[in-house]
Formats: sequence, C-alpha cells, structure tokens
Amino acid sequence: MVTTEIGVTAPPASADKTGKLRLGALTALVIGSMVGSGVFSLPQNMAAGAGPLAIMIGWGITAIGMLALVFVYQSLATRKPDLDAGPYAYAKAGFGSFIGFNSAWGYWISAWLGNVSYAVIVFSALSYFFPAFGEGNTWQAVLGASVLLWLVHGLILGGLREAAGVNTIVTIAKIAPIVLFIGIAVVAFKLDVFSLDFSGLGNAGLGSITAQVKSTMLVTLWVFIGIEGASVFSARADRRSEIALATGIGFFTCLALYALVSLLSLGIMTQPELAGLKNPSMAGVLEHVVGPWGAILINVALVVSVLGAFLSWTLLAAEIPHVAGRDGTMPEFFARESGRGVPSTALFITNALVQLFLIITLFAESTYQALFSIASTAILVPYIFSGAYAAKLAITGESYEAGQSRTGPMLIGLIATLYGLWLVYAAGPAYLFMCALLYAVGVPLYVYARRQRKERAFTAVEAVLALALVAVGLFAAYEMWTGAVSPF
Ligand SMILES: NC(=[NH2+])NCCC[C@H](N)C(=O)O
Repeated sequence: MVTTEIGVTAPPASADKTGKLRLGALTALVIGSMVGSGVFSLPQNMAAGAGPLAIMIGWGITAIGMLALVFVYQSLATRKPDLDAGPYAYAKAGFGSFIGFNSAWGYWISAWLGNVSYAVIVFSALSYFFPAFGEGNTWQAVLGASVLLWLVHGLILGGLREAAGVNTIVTIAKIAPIVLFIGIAVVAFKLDVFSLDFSGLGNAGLGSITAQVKSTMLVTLWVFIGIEGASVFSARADRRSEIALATGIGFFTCLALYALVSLLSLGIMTQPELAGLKNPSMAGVLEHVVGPWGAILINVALVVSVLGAFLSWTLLAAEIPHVAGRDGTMPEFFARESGRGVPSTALFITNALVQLFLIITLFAESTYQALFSIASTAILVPYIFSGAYAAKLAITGESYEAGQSRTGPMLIGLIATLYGLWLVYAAGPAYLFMCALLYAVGVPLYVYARRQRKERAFTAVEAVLALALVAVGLFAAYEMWTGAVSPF
C-alpha cells in the first residue's frame, strides 16, 4: 500500500488476481476510512435529541446529501484529474485563492479537532476498566491522551506510516463487533419499546420533529466524514470504475450499519434511557442485553478502531497544510520536511493544537459530543464549495463536451451544496461561533502566505469576505467570553 500526498491510502498496483477480491479489499478500504469513533456512540448521540421517527428522517436526509457529495467528488475527480490536492483544490479553482485557503484551513481544523474528540472517547472507553478516566476529560484522561499524542508523534517522525496488513486487521476488528451487536440487537429488539414514543413528541424536552431532526444532523455527518478521501483518490487509480463501485458499496454498507445501530437500540432501551447512557453507548446497550462482556467487547473494539483512525487522521491532518504550504495556499513553513521526508513542521503544529485543545477540554470540561460537533461544523466549508464547484462546472459547461448532459451533475452539485447549507443552519449558533473564531484566526496567516509570495492579498470581494469573517470571529469570541454562547 502506498500513501498518497494527501494521506489517502491507496491499494497496491499489483492487487489480487480476481476482480472480486480486489473489489472486496477496496470496499474494506472505503469502510475503514469512514469508521472511527462515531458509530460506537450512535445510540446515545442520536437518542439524546430525537425519537425513532426523526432519527429515520435524519438518516434519509443524510443518505441523500452524502451520496450527492460522493458523486460530486467522483465527478470532479474525472473532470479535473489535475486538481489532486484534495477538496480544497476544487474550492480554489472554482472560487479563488481566499475561498481555497479557507477550505484547506477548515478541512485541517476539522481533522485535528476530530483527533481531540478521538482522544477523549478513547479514554472514556478505557474508564470502563480504569474509572479515573471518567468521561475522557478528567486530568488523568487528558494526561493519558497527551502521552498517547506525543507517542504517535514520535512514531510518525520515526517513519511510521499506515500498513496494508494492519489496516485490514483493524477494519475487521472494528466491524466484527458492530455486526455482532446488530445480530444480538435484532434478537433483543422489542417492537413495543420501539413504538412507545415513535414520534418523540411524548417527551416535551425533545421539541418538534424538525427540532429533533436538526439535533441528529451533526452526528450523522460525523460518522460519514472520511468518505471524500476514497472519492478523491479515484482519480489516480487505473481502475477508476472499480473504486467508484467500492465507494458506493462502502457507503451503503455503512449507512445500513449506522441506521441499524441507532434504530435497533431504540427497541432495546427507551429514548430517555439511551439519552442517559455514557459513551461509547453501544457498550451500555450491549451490556443491558448480554451483561458485562458486551461492554468489554465494545470498549475494546472502540479503542482498536479509534487508535487506527487516530493514526490515519494525524497523517492526513499534517498532510493538508503541508501540501497547501507547498502550493502557496498556506505559509511556506508548513511545507518543511524532516530528513526522512516527514512533514515535520506541519505535524508539530497540528499536534501542538491537539495538545492545546486537550488542555481546553480539561478546563472547559468539554465533551466528546461537543468536540466532534465542532469538527463536523468546520468541514462544511470545503464540502459546500466542492458541491458548488461541481454545480458551477455543470452550469457553465466547463470541462463538458458539447451535447453531454449537464442536468444530472448540476442537480447533484446543488443537492450537495444545499445539504451543506442546511447543516450550517442545523448546527446552531454555538458551534458556528466556535468555527467562525477558528476560521478568523486563519485570515492573518493567509495574508502572510500571500505576502511571502509577493502576491496581492485580496481581491475586492475577498477583502469584504475577510473583513466580515474577522468581524464575526471577534463577535463570536466576545459572546463566548461573556458566556452568552458556549460550544462546550
Ligand atoms: N479525526 C477526524 N477528523 N475524524 C473524522 C472522521 C470521523 C469518522 N467518520 C468517525 O466516525 O470517527
């Protein structure tokens, strides 16, 4: 296996002889790049704000929106094969340098903030064995997470990459317990428990169906993040159609696993019971059915799954500013490499930020859910502008041959864009403010990067955008400082 520039793991050129096996391996790769921590907390995360009906609607919306996004990346990969630096390259090509920078910046923020949430949930799972780790945000947990962080850092500096064999083992080790969970949950499922409060309206605290659906949106987005990696990669492969197929199969497999985990749980415990579970809540549900070994199994599976995902996302998180630093989108210092060819400066800055947020986590007592919600919100900028770029190409006809149908691609681009915008609305002010602040911090860095290359910082429109972003960021900082809004 080779790791491409943006850290996406590619299948070896001399794959297995039979097409079938190859497809299986590719599908495992797609699933492996998506499944990290999210699935293991779905029972609580989904039930916290929604009843069965709203959860079903939530998965429906996510299925349409995410599938549109998958098609967007696949079609962009074929139409613009030279733009291979990942999602931000599309935003840059379509909407200029500043938007491109913000897409890279947002993708990076999402990647490393996601890793902060990974550290928290790993120690929350370990607290089943060592109670001092609590919800993953006690000082013992933060200390443990910091040790883990710099251990991984050191290993990567020493040349650690992802290895094909390990990847496959990790994928099996994390999927098998999920499948077992579903098998057991099917047997334990009681229709009368599931239908007790089907609309969720019986629990006044949940609010309207729309409010309930909104509450699921960042959770369902989180579990699908990573799928863009597989789609972006499809441009490089000689077996493009096979990768497209594998992405499709991987997508629907995950959708089925995710929906089943969240919905079957509601037939085992009631919504308020699930909402009160500790995460990773799949452990609590399985323990409820089979006793302690169920919780042990899920907590161990989570640790294996998330350690694997932590390594991949650390590599990817460092790769984003590294590539962007090389092409001038981000300041040049991000491009520095160690003797072994590791993007050491980008890696160090990335992990220093993870460390900083681990400390913030300790003092703000932030939760896993708050952290991954900010990470999910942050990725919306690159997603939205990728969708918009696909729509723009279809509307203007650029990269299309005469007579080629453009209606389908245009609709898909628009659906992906709309899905992203709806998510911005559904995310709510607290997470948006936090993201606005994190994006605003990027503006001076962008100006610095442009200066370094002796280029004009902004066009007129970009200057307005930048000013607005800084203003909103400052306002957000003020609101968070006074405690008027609180993302944690
Ligand atoms: N560290 C990250 N940024 N991870 C993002 C991917 C999240 C992944 N879909 C999960 O469920 O865990």
